[in-house]
Amino acid sequence: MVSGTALIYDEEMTRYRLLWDYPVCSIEVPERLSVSYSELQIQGLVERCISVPVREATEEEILLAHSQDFLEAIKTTQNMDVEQLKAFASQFQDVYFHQNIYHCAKLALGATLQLVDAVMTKKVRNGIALVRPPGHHSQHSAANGFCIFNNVAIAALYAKKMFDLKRILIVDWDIHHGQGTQYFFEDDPSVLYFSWHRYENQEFWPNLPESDYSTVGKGKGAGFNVNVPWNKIGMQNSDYLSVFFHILLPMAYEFNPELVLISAGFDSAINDPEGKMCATPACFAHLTHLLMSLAEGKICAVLEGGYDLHSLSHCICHTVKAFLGDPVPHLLNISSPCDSALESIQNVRAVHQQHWAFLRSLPISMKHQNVNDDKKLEQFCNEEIHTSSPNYCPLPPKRTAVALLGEKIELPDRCLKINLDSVPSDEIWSFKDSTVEGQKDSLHLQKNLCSVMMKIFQKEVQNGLAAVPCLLEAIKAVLSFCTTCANSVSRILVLYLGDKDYPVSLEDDGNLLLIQMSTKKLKGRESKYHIPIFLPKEGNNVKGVLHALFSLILPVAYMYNPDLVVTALSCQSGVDKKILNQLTSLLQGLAEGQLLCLIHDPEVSFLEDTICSLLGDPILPVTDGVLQGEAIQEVEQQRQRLQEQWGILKTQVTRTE
Ligand SMILES: COCC(O)(O)CCCCCNCCCN
Ligand SMILES: [Zn+2]
Repeated sequence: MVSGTALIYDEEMTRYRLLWDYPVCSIEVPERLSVSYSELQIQGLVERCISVPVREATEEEILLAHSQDFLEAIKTTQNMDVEQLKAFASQFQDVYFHQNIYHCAKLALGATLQLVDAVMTKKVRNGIALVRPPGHHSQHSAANGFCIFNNVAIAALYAKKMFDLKRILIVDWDIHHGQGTQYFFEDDPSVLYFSWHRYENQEFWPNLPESDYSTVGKGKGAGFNVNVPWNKIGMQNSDYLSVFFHILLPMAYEFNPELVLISAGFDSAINDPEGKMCATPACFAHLTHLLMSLAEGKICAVLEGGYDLHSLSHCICHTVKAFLGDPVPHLLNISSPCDSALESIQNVRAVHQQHWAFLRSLPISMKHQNVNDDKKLEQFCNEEIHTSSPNYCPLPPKRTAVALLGEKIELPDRCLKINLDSVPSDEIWSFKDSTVEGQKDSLHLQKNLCSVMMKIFQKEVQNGLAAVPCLLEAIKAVLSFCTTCANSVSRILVLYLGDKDYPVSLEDDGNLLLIQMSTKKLKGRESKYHIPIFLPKEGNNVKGVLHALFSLILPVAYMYNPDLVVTALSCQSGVDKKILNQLTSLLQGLAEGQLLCLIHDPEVSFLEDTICSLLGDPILPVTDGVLQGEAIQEVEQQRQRLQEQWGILKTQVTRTE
């Protein structure tokens, strides 16, 4: 099983800087790399990564994207004096040169390609290249916006050529539009380019009409260019997550990339002078985590922008920790996106409706800019930036406790096997109201469950799995255990996949959020904290689970922010096992990864797959046209009904007046 996170950095790339007075370029300083690298060291992350050396890119590699004339011109900067460098720079926009920048640009590109090689040849699972000069603004024959060679665009062209890839996803979360990258792939359906960027209705740099949501790609590439403009500053975690849930993730799963490249600019984080946004560094751990179940985990993050050294270095650490499979931190106060973000989300979904199955059957209308748009509000971030930079991050706990009912499977040594005789009797809790039939089973069940949960709450493991004779009884046992002895757990999310009516009278006090996916219409009353999701069966296959996951379950779960997640799955549910594994993986973004999987009459293969998901191993992609028409209608109606109570579900501006 492929593991390991590459960290590619060389201090040679700090050896160029701005040599004259040029204010717009003054923020692009060498310390961006050195401070970030030292923070990685302070947090003990450098030694946990696999260090891959940089190399110089070859001319042939540069010419994959750039013209010979452009390359020859850049070469001449090596022997220029400051006045000549300044004159040379004046032919381009917002970019400076230095005698050593050509060398560094070859190293930045070489580092990026080393990362692609390491991931594609399975030396590592994922990784990050800390490079400068960045790349996403540079074009066939033009440097632009601090960029010389387009590192990520060339990485995509290189990966297609060297590894014969047919589908590559580029996620550009830098706060500037990577117009350079967009130009390279505008008519290319094999590269899905996604970018969000500060736009302010074309008032923000690079002030291009083609950066708006209406640019969707050309010819065969139509639908494979996705621009999400931020028309106001001050965007927060909720805005970013909403775009992932309601636009990027469904598209990415439908596209099913073989490789994910991240143009990882962190000027989209809080306190950045360019972005002026409010998303916290911890948010980037979640953005990374949410992408890691694609392409069997093959992800290459390449640094683009990021100019507040404190914010930048913490964002990079959060990204690396997510790559390493560490528990991702709670995100607080997730709620409805702001109206401006909703407007952008609505418009992006509307223009892409004809290109993507998950959108095609939805009633989406464009929201044209109301001309008297209220003036830009200088939104300030009210929440303090929680960068508790611990001196040394303790290594995360052993991953998974497994309690089986006698199934004979080979457990990886990263698992903690729970069996009856190993559970000290004092750990056995007699549940007040447990009514599990048959004393033997109930005792066995209770012992297994509470020992797994004890391990989770004592932080001996991160998550756990228990095979159970009856899902509903097991859920009740878990809930009663938590109320009895886990007072640190105040909110439990239960995701129950099954047709039985859940018996418990659901007092809506918010301690329990029950989401039940079922193939029959449940008569149980729907309430804020009891969400039945009807998923029609086609043959014996249940469709629409992934759509429900992105447009309902994950958004509500993030807003609920549970302390523990419990999934209760049955193998007979008719849900594609690969989809259940995706669900198990993605839900680990909640509750700092404290997840308990209850499985009814498990098949061995499904047990093994679920354990792999819990251990954070790469999981297989979902390939069968994941998002189905009819099922989408049901989920869509449910989303409409719930969006008033769960604002993160909104995808359109709901004008009250
Ligand atoms: C890949 O480059 C990373 C980057 O996107 O952050 C570069 C931004 C260039 C910003 C150019 N001047 C902006 C003036 C308006 N304040
Ligand atoms: Zn940027």
